[in-house]
Amino acid sequence: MAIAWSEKASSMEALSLYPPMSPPVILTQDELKKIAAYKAVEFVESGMVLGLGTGSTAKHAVDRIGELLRQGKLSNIIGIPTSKKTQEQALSLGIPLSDLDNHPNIDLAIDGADEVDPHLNLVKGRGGSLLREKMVEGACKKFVCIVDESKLVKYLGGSGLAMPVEVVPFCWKFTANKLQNLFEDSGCVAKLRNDYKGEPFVTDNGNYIVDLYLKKDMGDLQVASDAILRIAGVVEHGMFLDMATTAIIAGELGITIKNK
Ligand SMILES: O=C(CO)[C@H](O)[C@H](O)COP(=O)(O)O
Repeated sequence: MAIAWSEKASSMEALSLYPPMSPPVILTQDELKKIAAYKAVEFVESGMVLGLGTGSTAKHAVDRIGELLRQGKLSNIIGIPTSKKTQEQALSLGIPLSDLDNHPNIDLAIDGADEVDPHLNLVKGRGGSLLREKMVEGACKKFVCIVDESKLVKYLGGSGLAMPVEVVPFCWKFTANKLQNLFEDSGCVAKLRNDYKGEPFVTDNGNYIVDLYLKKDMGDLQVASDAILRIAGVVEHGMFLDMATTAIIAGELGITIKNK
């Protein structure tokens, strides 16, 4: 995806390019992700316990936090990673880490999303880390969601892409069928997610992911969420309802910050 911005600039400079000036320039989706991520890191203060998200957008935020620590512009940060991958990244950057057992109250989490609806409800987990993300982001005072504008949808599932559900491997087909039947009226197709070798994708928690593809909205999201969680075999789903306190959206006209 390419987006016109006012002039070619580094991502940090681009933060100050609103309102746009001419001539327009094209920023890539990854540059937009970086802009949203850097903007979110402006909310980070020394001494904070931080939830560290997972995915290509959150990666930029973690890199930036590492950079500011190295430069001495931030100190006494404790990071709570939402995946093994983010844990590795944070360790390589020298970010001190802990976990929810030792730090059950988190000041701020910064993470990407696959879909953001007008009420800041999210779909997450296309990267496969939805369970740890939901645990960490559920323990935060503030959860800043960072996206490029391609992630905005009218309703959850509206992108036509996957709505992930983490399930136990035991008889996953049984669980997948239950999920598909639950959303039959929305034209739901449930598929097991495979890795690049064609083997079932295994989450950090040793589970599988069943991706739901929907043709229509799911109706009342809270009702849908409760119904999914009542299926034995389901561990967690990727709908993050009423969890994000802020969304930072980088797009064609600059940055939009939406608060709950
Ligand atoms: O939920 C996630 C991982 O489980 C990611 O935040 C989500 O998939 C967005 O990823 P990206 O920033 O790479 O577009």
